[in-house]
Amino acid sequence: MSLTSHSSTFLLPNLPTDDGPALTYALVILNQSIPKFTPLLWKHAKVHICADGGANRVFDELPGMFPHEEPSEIRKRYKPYAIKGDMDSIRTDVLDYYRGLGTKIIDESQDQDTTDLNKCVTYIRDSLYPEHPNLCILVTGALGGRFDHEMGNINVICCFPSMRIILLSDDSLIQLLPSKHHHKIHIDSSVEGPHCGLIPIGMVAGRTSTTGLQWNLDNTEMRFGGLVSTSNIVKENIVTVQSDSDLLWTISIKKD
Ligand SMILES: Nc1ncnc2c1ncn2[C@@H]1O[C@H](COP(=O)(O)OP(=O)(O)OP(=O)(O)O)[C@@H](O)[C@H]1O
Ligand SMILES: Cc1ncc(C[n+]2csc(CCO)c2C)c(N)n1
Repeated sequence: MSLTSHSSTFLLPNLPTDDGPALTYALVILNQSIPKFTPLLWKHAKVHICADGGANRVFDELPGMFPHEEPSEIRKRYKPYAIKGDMDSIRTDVLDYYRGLGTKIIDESQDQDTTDLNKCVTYIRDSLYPEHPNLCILVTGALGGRFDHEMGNINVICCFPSMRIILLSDDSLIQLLPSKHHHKIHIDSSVEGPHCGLIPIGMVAGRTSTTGLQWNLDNTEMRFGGLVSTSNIVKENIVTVQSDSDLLWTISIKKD
């Protein structure tokens, strides 16, 4: 069984250079309050995509993060490469503004069966980075807010189990740990933890084993309606997880 490593170094000011094969980051901004560390993610990402109304958030909220600079300068510096979605939430003034700056506008209003996040992930995978094994998609504004949207966002990471996709809010991150790998999660306690969880999704997880947690699992069954590992605590710098089912890994993000 192959071992996959994970780390949240994208939350650090500088990406490490000696940390195994470098990941290529793509940033997707959803239509929710932009987390405070968004400028950092933007710096680390090679491409920046807004999901429909996510463009309103970049336009409205990013200038406020740089109170001593001109809003127009900030808006030009933080120009999305593309805006994709069903375009029912982006404001006309925002659409016109970014179109004028040269942002690609991809209107998929005909598709009312997949979410804007799904459309953005498909675009990044198929049109921007086909067959890129070291791609990692960071998604801001994915958690908190409307529960149907949150579940839709979690469903997207389950729709693309072979892709690295990380859902972020100011408070926590979520990613999928596919069962076909064993997982080694490097914890950077300066930016994340100690609260964490391992959550089965969609089915019973028959056997899961972990190390590095306060309440480790030892070939333990988890299911909704029974045991689900929430309010767990990271105890070591490395957490390992192996399971016969795909699991969600979540860890708290520290406020500085
Ligand atoms: N309150 C929220 N909580 C979590 N994610 C959200 C929230 N609002 C929007 N999103 C995410 O941002 C994406 C773009 O938001 P937008 O408001 O443009 O969606 P939408 O398709 O118009 O949604 P709806 O028509 O259901 O209101 C959504 O697909 C969703 O992934
Ligand atoms: C069974 C079912 N439930 C809900 C929707 C609605 N829906 C799901 S994704 C989406 C696009 C949002 O931008 C919309 C409108 C559907 N099509 N099918």
